[in-house]
Amino acid sequence: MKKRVTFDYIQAEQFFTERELEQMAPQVRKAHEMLHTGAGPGGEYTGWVEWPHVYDRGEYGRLKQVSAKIREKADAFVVIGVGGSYLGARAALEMLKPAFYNQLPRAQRGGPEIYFAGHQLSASYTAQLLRLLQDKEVYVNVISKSGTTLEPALAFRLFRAFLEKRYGKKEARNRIIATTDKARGALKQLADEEGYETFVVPDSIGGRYSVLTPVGLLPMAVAGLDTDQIMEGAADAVSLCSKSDIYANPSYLYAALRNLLYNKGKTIELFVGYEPSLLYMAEWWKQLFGESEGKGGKGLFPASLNFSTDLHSLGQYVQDGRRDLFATTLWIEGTRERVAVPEMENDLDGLNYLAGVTLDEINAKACAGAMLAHTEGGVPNLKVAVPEATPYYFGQLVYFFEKACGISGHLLGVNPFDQPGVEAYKRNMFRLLGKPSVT
Ligand SMILES: O=P(O)(O)OC[C@H]1O[C@](O)(CO)[C@@H](O)[C@@H]1O
Repeated sequence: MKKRVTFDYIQAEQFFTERELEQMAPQVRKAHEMLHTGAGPGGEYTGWVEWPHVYDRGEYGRLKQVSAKIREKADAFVVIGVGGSYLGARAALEMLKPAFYNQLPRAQRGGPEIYFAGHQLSASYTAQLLRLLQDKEVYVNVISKSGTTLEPALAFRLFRAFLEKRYGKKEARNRIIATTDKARGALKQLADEEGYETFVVPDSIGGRYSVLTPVGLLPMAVAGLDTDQIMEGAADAVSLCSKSDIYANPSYLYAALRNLLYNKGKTIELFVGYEPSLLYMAEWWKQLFGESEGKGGKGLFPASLNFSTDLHSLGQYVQDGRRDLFATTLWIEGTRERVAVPEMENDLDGLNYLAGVTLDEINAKACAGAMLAHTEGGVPNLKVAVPEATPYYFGQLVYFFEKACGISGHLLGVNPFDQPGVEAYKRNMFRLLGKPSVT
């Protein structure tokens, strides 16, 4: 039987009273009303709330056909996008595919190598990726909701030129898939003129909430992930996170607690994972919460740590530095790999006491030890857990955090669905670049 994402706050209880938490309940109910009726700020961008039930099955079927073709024909698949237009897919791939996926033999992978581009402006990265692709069969998915973001637009220009030079204009068109707005933007116009296969980013879903749309689903399907399971997990999380009562809805309880802790001066939230495969889940989570909440001089600062690695770098700060932190650990109950410590004849490293114990068991003790130490050091610890890293639980997790974020933003009193602050650097950059018509 399928289990559920669980949330516990046992190691944060000493930092607030039950009464204080209860007092959050009416605000959460109000936030729930605002989110579900669309009456709150940004209500026009709440299409993701029911999305796992209402997504376009016809488009989804086409997406699976396109991905099957790419899996068969491509050696390399390049996903071009930035922010919400790449982080969700990358989080899924890192969490769910083998750690050394691109290095595996083709037969074992069953599909193309996958690369990301257009998420930065690095000449070295871009040039080296283009060289790497020189002798491979390449397909490109360019993803941009607005269709005008500089980083992916520049990368697409370069990769399009690469494909056109390599295959000619006509064949290049068959190898480009554009995921963008259904009607607006430069990318949509280009896609229509060139006749690219296109998928739609729905109007009512902002970039950072778009992982369960074709934005995330096409790259995931090309990587061979079971997207049916991802959508099923998300749909089950819609029910799990549907009640307005904080005690009956784990994502609302999480949202309430992070606001309660924030109001007590714990203004930095550390997302902690104990698997390197969660590094991009953390990046996705940071954009989701950072872009949703950091506005109007308010908002928790979302940071991330990868333990036990970072226990040996930032662990000192967490234990002993400024006490404005709390941690939210994402814990995966079990991995499919069983790695046991071998017994050695001459126990010179003194580790025979661990002989037969698995790395998973040791990692769990590192987690328990760190959570206890940090709690004692004044850092409240929240914990989100899933039974295993599977597509189904990825779908649940994504929706759990999205719902918590929407509610949390309303609790904070901001519009959780806009990002006006991002424009400031763009204006400066465009002015410095001499873009026509920048004021
Ligand atoms: O999909 P687009 O429109 O290229 O945007 C990419 C990212 O850039 C931002 O718009 C910020 O500039 C994010 O909100 C978004 O996820």
